Amino acid sequence: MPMTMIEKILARSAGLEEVHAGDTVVAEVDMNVLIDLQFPRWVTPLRIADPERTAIVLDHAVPAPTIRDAEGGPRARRFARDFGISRFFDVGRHGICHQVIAENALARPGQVLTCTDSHTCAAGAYNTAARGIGPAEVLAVLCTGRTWFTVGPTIRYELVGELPSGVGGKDVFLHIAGTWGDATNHNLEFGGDGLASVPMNERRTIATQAAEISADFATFPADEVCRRFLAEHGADPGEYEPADPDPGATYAAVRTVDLSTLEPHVARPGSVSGNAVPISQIETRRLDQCFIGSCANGQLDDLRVAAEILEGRTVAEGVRLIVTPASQQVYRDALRLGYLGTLVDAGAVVTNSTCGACFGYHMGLLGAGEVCLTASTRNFRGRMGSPDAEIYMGSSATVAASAVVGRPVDPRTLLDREYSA
Ligand SMILES: CC(C)[C@H](C(=O)O)[C@@H](O)C(=O)O
Ligand code: SF4
Repeated sequence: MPMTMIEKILARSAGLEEVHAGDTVVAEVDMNVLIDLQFPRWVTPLRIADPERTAIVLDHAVPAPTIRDAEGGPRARRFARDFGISRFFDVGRHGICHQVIAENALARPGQVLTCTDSHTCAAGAYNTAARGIGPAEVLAVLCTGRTWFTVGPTIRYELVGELPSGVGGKDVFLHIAGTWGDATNHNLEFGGDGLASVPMNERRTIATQAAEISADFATFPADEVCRRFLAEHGADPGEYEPADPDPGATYAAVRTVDLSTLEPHVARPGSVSGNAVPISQIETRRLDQCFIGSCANGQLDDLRVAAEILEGRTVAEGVRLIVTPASQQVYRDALRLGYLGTLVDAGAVVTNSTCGACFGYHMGLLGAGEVCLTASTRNFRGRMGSPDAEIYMGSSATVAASAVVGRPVDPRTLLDREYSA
Protein backbone atom coordinates (compact mmCIF):
# COMPACT_ATOMS: atom_id res chain seq x y z
CA MET A 1 0.00 0.00 0.00
CA PRO A 2 1.32 3.52 -0.80
CA MET A 3 2.71 5.46 2.17
CA THR A 4 2.79 9.12 3.21
CA MET A 5 6.13 10.84 3.84
CA ILE A 6 6.14 10.17 7.58
CA GLU A 7 4.99 6.57 7.16
CA LYS A 8 7.93 5.99 4.83
CA ILE A 9 10.50 7.42 7.24
CA LEU A 10 9.11 5.46 10.17
CA ALA A 11 8.93 2.23 8.14
CA ARG A 12 12.56 2.57 7.17
CA SER A 13 13.71 3.39 10.70
CA ALA A 14 11.73 0.45 12.08
CA GLY A 15 13.07 -1.95 9.42
CA LEU A 16 9.55 -2.63 8.09
CA GLU A 17 8.25 -2.84 4.53
CA GLU A 18 5.17 -0.81 5.31
CA VAL A 19 3.80 1.33 8.13
CA HIS A 20 0.35 2.92 8.24
CA ALA A 21 -1.81 5.07 10.50
CA GLY A 22 -2.69 3.14 13.64
CA ASP A 23 0.51 1.06 13.73
CA THR A 24 2.92 1.29 16.65
CA VAL A 25 6.55 0.98 15.61
CA VAL A 26 9.91 0.76 17.35
CA ALA A 27 12.24 3.13 15.50
CA GLU A 28 16.02 3.54 15.47
CA VAL A 29 16.83 7.11 16.52
CA ASP A 30 19.53 8.84 14.46
CA MET A 31 19.96 11.82 16.76
CA ASN A 32 18.82 12.32 20.37
CA VAL A 33 19.14 15.85 21.75
CA LEU A 34 19.30 16.69 25.47
CA ILE A 35 18.60 20.21 26.77
CA ASP A 36 19.71 22.09 29.88
CA LEU A 37 16.43 21.90 31.81
CA GLN A 38 16.90 18.15 32.22
CA PHE A 39 20.19 18.35 34.05
CA PRO A 40 19.24 19.77 37.46
CA ARG A 41 17.11 16.61 37.99
CA TRP A 42 19.25 14.29 35.95
CA VAL A 43 19.62 10.53 36.52
CA THR A 44 22.96 9.42 35.06
CA PRO A 45 22.73 6.15 33.12
CA LEU A 46 25.49 3.52 33.45
CA ARG A 47 26.09 3.39 29.72
CA ILE A 48 24.73 5.11 26.65
CA ALA A 49 23.96 3.55 23.27
CA ASP A 50 25.98 5.89 21.07
CA PRO A 51 27.67 9.23 21.88
CA GLU A 52 27.78 10.01 18.15
CA ARG A 53 23.98 9.95 18.01
CA THR A 54 23.67 12.24 21.04
CA ALA A 55 23.88 16.03 21.35
CA ILE A 56 23.55 18.31 24.37
CA VAL A 57 22.41 21.91 23.99
CA LEU A 58 22.19 24.46 26.79
CA ASP A 59 19.41 26.77 25.71
CA HIS A 60 16.42 27.49 27.89
CA ALA A 61 18.14 29.06 30.84
CA VAL A 62 21.53 30.39 29.78
CA PRO A 63 23.47 32.07 31.25
CA ALA A 64 21.82 30.60 34.35
CA PRO A 65 19.16 32.95 35.76
CA THR A 66 18.69 30.90 38.97
CA ILE A 67 20.87 28.85 41.30
CA ARG A 68 18.98 25.72 40.33
CA ASP A 69 19.82 26.29 36.66
CA ALA A 70 23.42 26.99 37.61
CA GLU A 71 23.59 23.50 39.11
CA GLY A 72 22.58 21.89 35.81
CA GLY A 73 25.52 23.30 33.82
CA PRO A 74 28.31 21.42 35.64
CA ARG A 75 26.26 18.21 35.47
CA ALA A 76 25.82 18.58 31.72
CA ARG A 77 29.56 19.25 31.30
CA ARG A 78 30.49 16.20 33.39
CA PHE A 79 28.03 14.05 31.48
CA ALA A 80 29.40 15.15 28.09
CA ARG A 81 32.96 14.48 29.26
CA ASP A 82 32.26 11.10 30.89
CA PHE A 83 30.39 9.74 27.88
CA GLY A 84 32.54 11.30 25.18
CA ILE A 85 29.75 13.43 23.67
CA SER A 86 31.50 15.82 21.30
CA ARG A 87 28.31 17.56 20.15
CA PHE A 88 28.09 19.59 23.34
CA PHE A 89 26.87 23.16 22.88
CA ASP A 90 27.96 24.91 26.04
CA VAL A 91 27.34 28.55 26.99
CA GLY A 92 29.09 30.65 24.35
CA ARG A 93 28.59 28.01 21.62
CA HIS A 94 24.93 27.69 22.48
CA GLY A 95 21.60 28.53 20.95
CA ILE A 96 18.02 27.31 21.11
CA CYS A 97 18.27 23.58 20.44
CA HIS A 98 16.15 23.67 17.25
CA GLN A 99 18.39 26.39 15.83
CA VAL A 100 21.54 24.49 16.81
CA ILE A 101 20.11 21.35 15.17
CA ALA A 102 19.64 23.33 11.94
CA GLU A 103 23.01 25.07 11.99
CA ASN A 104 24.86 21.81 12.50
CA ALA A 105 22.72 19.68 10.16
CA LEU A 106 21.93 17.31 13.04
CA ALA A 107 18.55 16.59 11.39
CA ARG A 108 18.76 14.89 8.01
CA PRO A 109 16.27 13.75 5.42
CA GLY A 110 14.69 10.36 5.99
CA GLN A 111 16.05 10.10 9.55
CA VAL A 112 14.59 10.17 13.08
CA LEU A 113 15.41 12.83 15.69
CA THR A 114 14.16 13.03 19.28
CA CYS A 115 14.49 15.61 22.06
CA THR A 116 12.51 16.42 25.20
CA ASP A 117 11.41 19.74 23.82
CA SER A 118 7.89 19.96 22.43
CA HIS A 119 9.01 21.99 19.39
CA THR A 120 11.30 19.24 18.12
CA CYS A 121 8.89 18.92 15.17
CA ALA A 122 10.83 21.98 13.86
CA ALA A 123 13.33 19.60 12.25
CA GLY A 124 10.57 18.26 10.00
CA ALA A 125 11.62 21.16 7.73
CA TYR A 126 14.58 18.92 6.75
CA ASN A 127 12.45 15.87 5.89
CA THR A 128 13.24 14.42 9.32
CA ALA A 129 10.79 12.51 11.52
CA ALA A 130 11.36 14.73 14.55
CA ARG A 131 9.30 14.75 17.73
CA GLY A 132 9.39 15.89 21.29
CA ILE A 133 9.27 13.01 23.77
CA GLY A 134 9.28 13.02 27.58
CA PRO A 135 12.51 13.23 29.61
CA ALA A 136 12.16 9.58 30.78
CA GLU A 137 11.79 8.45 27.17
CA VAL A 138 14.81 10.52 26.12
CA LEU A 139 16.76 8.68 28.81
CA ALA A 140 15.53 5.39 27.35
CA VAL A 141 16.68 6.49 23.86
CA LEU A 142 20.03 7.42 25.34
CA CYS A 143 20.42 3.89 26.72
CA THR A 144 18.91 1.86 23.86
CA GLY A 145 19.12 4.04 20.73
CA ARG A 146 15.43 3.33 20.03
CA THR A 147 11.97 4.60 20.82
CA TRP A 148 8.38 3.83 19.86
CA PHE A 149 5.77 5.85 18.03
CA THR A 150 2.13 5.25 17.31
CA VAL A 151 1.61 6.47 13.77
CA GLY A 152 -1.19 8.99 13.39
CA PRO A 153 -3.16 9.82 10.24
CA THR A 154 -1.56 12.39 7.91
CA ILE A 155 -3.03 15.69 6.71
CA ARG A 156 -1.48 17.01 3.51
CA TYR A 157 -1.08 20.74 2.86
CA GLU A 158 -0.79 21.45 -0.83
CA LEU A 159 0.95 24.83 -1.20
CA VAL A 160 0.20 26.67 -4.43
CA GLY A 161 1.17 30.14 -5.71
CA GLU A 162 4.09 32.24 -4.53
CA LEU A 163 4.63 33.69 -1.08
CA PRO A 164 4.19 37.50 -1.46
CA SER A 165 6.76 39.88 -0.02
CA GLY A 166 6.04 40.83 3.60
CA VAL A 167 4.29 37.50 4.22
CA GLY A 168 6.21 34.62 5.82
CA GLY A 169 6.04 31.20 7.43
CA LYS A 170 4.37 32.55 10.56
CA ASP A 171 1.55 33.92 8.44
CA VAL A 172 1.17 30.60 6.58
CA PHE A 173 0.97 28.79 9.90
CA LEU A 174 -1.47 31.30 11.45
CA HIS A 175 -3.66 30.99 8.36
CA ILE A 176 -3.65 27.18 8.76
CA ALA A 177 -4.35 27.37 12.51
CA GLY A 178 -6.99 30.04 12.07
CA THR A 179 -8.77 28.20 9.26
CA TRP A 180 -8.65 24.55 10.32
CA GLY A 181 -7.81 24.66 14.06
CA ASP A 182 -6.19 21.75 15.89
CA ALA A 183 -4.72 18.68 14.19
CA THR A 184 -4.38 16.63 17.37
CA ASN A 185 -2.28 13.47 16.92
CA HIS A 186 -2.18 13.95 13.18
CA ASN A 187 0.96 14.29 11.09
CA LEU A 188 1.29 17.28 8.78
CA GLU A 189 2.84 16.81 5.36
CA PHE A 190 3.71 19.84 3.21
CA GLY A 191 4.20 19.83 -0.54
CA GLY A 192 3.01 21.36 -3.80
CA ASP A 193 4.41 23.70 -6.43
CA GLY A 194 4.27 26.69 -4.09
CA LEU A 195 6.90 25.19 -1.81
CA ALA A 196 9.75 26.35 -4.03
CA SER A 197 8.95 29.96 -2.99
CA VAL A 198 9.16 29.12 0.72
CA PRO A 199 12.77 29.41 2.00
CA MET A 200 14.16 27.09 4.68
CA ASN A 201 13.81 29.57 7.54
CA GLU A 202 10.09 29.98 6.79
CA ARG A 203 9.62 26.20 6.48
CA ARG A 204 11.18 25.81 9.88
CA THR A 205 8.84 28.38 11.38
CA ILE A 206 5.88 26.43 10.00
CA ALA A 207 7.21 23.04 11.19
CA THR A 208 8.03 24.45 14.64
CA GLN A 209 4.56 25.87 15.10
CA ALA A 210 2.92 22.52 14.28
CA ALA A 211 3.22 21.76 18.01
CA GLU A 212 0.71 24.56 18.63
CA ILE A 213 -2.05 22.73 16.82
CA SER A 214 -1.08 19.53 18.67
CA ALA A 215 0.30 17.76 15.61
CA ASP A 216 2.77 14.88 16.02
CA PHE A 217 5.20 15.13 13.09
CA ALA A 218 5.32 17.92 10.48
CA THR A 219 7.44 17.08 7.44
CA PHE A 220 8.57 18.81 4.28
CA PRO A 221 10.16 17.13 1.25
CA ALA A 222 13.95 17.27 0.77
CA ASP A 223 13.68 19.34 -2.41
CA GLU A 224 16.46 21.31 -4.07
CA VAL A 225 16.05 24.22 -1.59
CA CYS A 226 16.42 21.84 1.37
CA ARG A 227 19.36 19.92 -0.07
CA ARG A 228 21.23 23.14 -0.79
CA PHE A 229 20.67 24.29 2.81
CA LEU A 230 21.95 20.98 4.16
CA ALA A 231 25.05 21.05 1.95
CA GLU A 232 25.80 24.59 3.18
CA HIS A 233 25.58 23.27 6.73
CA GLY A 234 27.85 20.29 6.26
CA ALA A 235 25.57 17.39 5.24
CA ASP A 236 26.46 15.70 1.95
CA PRO A 237 23.62 14.20 -0.10
CA GLY A 238 25.40 10.82 0.09
CA GLU A 239 24.84 10.78 3.86
CA TYR A 240 21.06 10.64 3.80
CA GLU A 241 18.13 9.17 1.92
CA PRO A 242 15.16 11.55 1.45
CA ALA A 243 11.61 10.24 1.77
CA ASP A 244 8.91 11.31 -0.68
CA PRO A 245 5.28 10.29 -0.33
CA ASP A 246 4.02 7.55 -2.64
CA PRO A 247 1.38 8.55 -5.21
CA GLY A 248 -1.98 7.35 -3.93
CA ALA A 249 -1.02 7.46 -0.22
CA THR A 250 -3.97 7.75 2.18
CA TYR A 251 -4.56 11.15 3.81
CA ALA A 252 -7.04 12.11 6.52
CA ALA A 253 -7.48 15.36 4.56
CA VAL A 254 -5.84 17.30 1.74
CA ARG A 255 -5.94 21.07 2.21
CA THR A 256 -4.87 23.66 -0.33
CA VAL A 257 -3.12 26.85 0.77
CA ASP A 258 -2.84 29.53 -1.92
CA LEU A 259 0.25 31.42 -0.78
CA SER A 260 -0.26 34.23 -3.30
CA THR A 261 -3.47 35.42 -1.59
CA LEU A 262 -2.17 35.38 1.99
CA GLU A 263 -1.84 38.54 4.03
CA PRO A 264 0.03 38.93 7.31
CA HIS A 265 -1.90 37.21 10.11
CA VAL A 266 -2.18 37.77 13.86
CA ALA A 267 -3.45 35.39 16.54
CA ARG A 268 -5.50 36.87 19.34
CA PRO A 269 -4.51 36.17 22.96
CA GLY A 270 -5.11 32.70 24.37
CA SER A 271 -4.40 30.27 21.54
CA VAL A 272 -3.75 30.04 17.83
CA SER A 273 -6.36 27.44 16.90
CA GLY A 274 -9.34 29.12 15.29
CA ASN A 275 -8.05 32.36 16.79
CA ALA A 276 -5.81 33.82 14.07
CA VAL A 277 -7.06 36.32 11.49
CA PRO A 278 -5.68 38.49 8.69
CA ILE A 279 -4.14 41.61 10.23
CA SER A 280 -6.75 43.82 8.55
CA GLN A 281 -9.31 42.29 10.95
CA ILE A 282 -7.30 42.84 14.14
CA GLU A 283 -8.49 45.40 16.66
CA THR A 284 -6.31 48.36 17.57
CA ARG A 285 -4.54 47.79 20.88
CA ARG A 286 -1.83 49.80 22.57
CA LEU A 287 1.22 47.54 22.94
CA ASP A 288 3.53 47.44 25.96
CA GLN A 289 5.99 44.82 24.75
CA CYS A 290 7.01 43.46 21.37
CA PHE A 291 9.19 40.34 21.19
CA ILE A 292 11.20 38.91 18.31
CA GLY A 293 12.92 35.65 19.15
CA SER A 294 12.44 31.92 19.84
CA CYS A 295 13.16 28.77 17.87
CA ALA A 296 10.44 29.75 15.40
CA ASN A 297 11.36 33.38 14.73
CA GLY A 298 14.75 34.24 16.19
CA GLN A 299 16.53 33.29 12.97
CA LEU A 300 18.88 35.56 11.01
CA ASP A 301 16.12 36.39 8.51
CA ASP A 302 13.86 37.52 11.35
CA LEU A 303 16.52 39.93 12.56
CA ARG A 304 17.17 41.04 8.98
CA VAL A 305 13.54 41.98 8.33
CA ALA A 306 13.30 43.69 11.72
CA ALA A 307 16.42 45.75 10.93
CA GLU A 308 15.03 46.60 7.49
CA ILE A 309 11.87 47.97 9.09
CA LEU A 310 13.59 49.75 11.98
CA GLU A 311 16.33 51.37 9.89
CA GLY A 312 16.09 55.12 10.52
CA ARG A 313 13.00 54.68 12.72
CA THR A 314 12.43 54.45 16.46
CA VAL A 315 10.42 52.19 18.70
CA ALA A 316 7.24 53.99 19.85
CA GLU A 317 7.30 55.62 23.25
CA GLY A 318 6.09 53.31 25.99
CA VAL A 319 6.84 50.16 23.95
CA ARG A 320 9.65 47.73 24.84
CA LEU A 321 11.02 45.87 21.85
CA ILE A 322 13.03 42.82 22.93
CA VAL A 323 15.04 40.94 20.33
CA THR A 324 16.64 37.59 21.15
CA PRO A 325 18.80 35.94 18.49
CA ALA A 326 18.15 32.18 18.40
CA SER A 327 21.83 31.27 18.71
CA GLN A 328 25.31 32.66 19.16
CA GLN A 329 25.78 32.05 15.44
CA VAL A 330 22.73 34.19 14.60
CA TYR A 331 24.01 36.81 17.06
CA ARG A 332 27.46 36.89 15.44
CA ASP A 333 26.03 37.06 11.91
CA ALA A 334 23.55 39.80 12.84
CA LEU A 335 26.36 41.76 14.49
CA ARG A 336 28.60 41.40 11.44
CA LEU A 337 25.80 42.42 9.07
CA GLY A 338 24.94 45.49 11.14
CA TYR A 339 21.40 44.37 12.09
CA LEU A 340 22.04 44.56 15.82
CA GLY A 341 23.35 48.12 15.59
CA THR A 342 20.24 49.19 13.67
CA LEU A 343 17.95 47.53 16.21
CA VAL A 344 19.73 49.05 19.22
CA ASP A 345 19.81 52.49 17.57
CA ALA A 346 16.04 52.22 17.10
CA GLY A 347 15.60 51.58 20.81
CA ALA A 348 15.36 47.77 20.91
CA VAL A 349 16.91 45.68 23.68
CA VAL A 350 18.99 42.87 22.17
CA THR A 351 19.49 40.01 24.61
CA ASN A 352 21.80 37.03 24.76
CA SER A 353 20.60 34.08 22.69
CA THR A 354 18.33 31.84 24.78
CA CYS A 355 14.70 30.76 25.07
CA GLY A 356 14.29 33.55 27.64
CA ALA A 357 11.12 35.62 27.27
CA CYS A 358 9.47 33.07 24.95
CA PHE A 359 8.50 30.89 27.88
CA GLY A 360 8.27 33.66 30.44
CA TYR A 361 11.34 32.52 32.33
CA HIS A 362 13.87 35.36 32.03
CA MET A 363 14.88 38.37 29.87
CA GLY A 364 11.60 40.26 29.73
CA LEU A 365 8.47 39.02 31.47
CA LEU A 366 5.07 40.70 31.18
CA GLY A 367 3.29 42.39 34.06
CA ALA A 368 -0.44 42.25 34.87
CA GLY A 369 -2.58 44.19 32.41
CA GLU A 370 0.18 44.45 29.79
CA VAL A 371 -0.35 43.71 26.11
CA CYS A 372 2.36 42.00 24.08
CA LEU A 373 2.76 41.19 20.40
CA THR A 374 5.19 38.31 20.01
CA ALA A 375 6.83 36.49 17.13
CA SER A 376 7.58 33.54 19.42
CA THR A 377 5.71 30.24 19.53
CA ARG A 378 2.96 30.39 22.14
CA ASN A 379 0.36 32.91 23.27
CA PHE A 380 -1.62 31.09 25.96
CA ARG A 381 -2.51 32.81 29.21
CA GLY A 382 0.50 33.21 31.50
CA ARG A 383 3.02 32.05 28.88
CA MET A 384 5.24 35.13 29.05
CA GLY A 385 4.75 36.24 32.64
CA SER A 386 1.63 37.44 34.42
CA PRO A 387 -1.57 35.45 33.76
CA ASP A 388 -3.22 38.84 33.50
CA ALA A 389 -1.18 39.91 30.49
CA GLU A 390 -2.48 39.45 26.93
CA ILE A 391 -0.34 38.01 24.14
CA TYR A 392 -0.96 38.52 20.43
CA MET A 393 1.19 36.60 17.93
CA GLY A 394 2.48 37.57 14.49
CA SER A 395 5.54 37.43 12.25
CA SER A 396 8.79 39.23 13.05
CA ALA A 397 7.97 41.78 10.33
CA THR A 398 4.57 42.43 11.93
CA VAL A 399 6.13 42.73 15.39
CA ALA A 400 8.87 45.12 14.23
CA ALA A 401 6.44 47.38 12.35
CA SER A 402 3.99 47.33 15.25
CA ALA A 403 6.76 48.32 17.67
CA VAL A 404 7.32 51.47 15.61
CA VAL A 405 3.63 52.37 15.50
CA GLY A 406 2.79 51.18 19.04
CA ARG A 407 -0.16 49.02 17.91
CA PRO A 408 -0.56 46.02 15.56
CA VAL A 409 -0.01 47.12 11.94
CA ASP A 410 0.47 45.47 8.56
CA PRO A 411 4.28 45.35 8.11
CA ARG A 412 3.93 46.02 4.39
CA THR A 413 3.01 49.63 5.24
CA LEU A 414 6.55 50.12 6.57
CA LEU A 415 8.48 47.56 4.52
CA ASP A 416 7.41 48.89 1.19
CA ARG A 417 7.15 52.64 1.08
CA GLU A 418 4.92 52.37 -2.00
CA TYR A 419 2.36 50.14 -0.28
CA SER A 420 -0.71 51.68 1.29
CA ALA A 421 -3.14 49.66 3.39
C1 LIG B 1 10.33 24.10 28.94
C2 LIG B 1 10.35 23.24 27.71
C3 LIG B 1 10.74 21.87 27.94
C4 LIG B 1 9.20 23.59 26.84
C5 LIG B 1 8.77 22.62 25.77
O1 LIG B 1 8.84 21.42 25.88
O2 LIG B 1 8.30 23.05 24.76
C6 LIG B 1 9.53 24.92 26.21
O3 LIG B 1 10.52 24.83 25.24
C7 LIG B 1 8.30 25.57 25.68
O4 LIG B 1 8.31 26.04 24.56
O5 LIG B 1 7.32 25.61 26.42
S1 SF4 C 1 12.31 29.22 22.10
FE1 SF4 C 1 10.41 28.99 23.19
S2 SF4 C 1 9.26 27.46 22.07
FE2 SF4 C 1 11.36 27.32 21.39
S3 SF4 C 1 12.24 25.74 22.66
FE3 SF4 C 1 12.64 27.68 23.66
S4 SF4 C 1 10.95 28.00 25.10
FE4 SF4 C 1 10.36 26.38 23.68
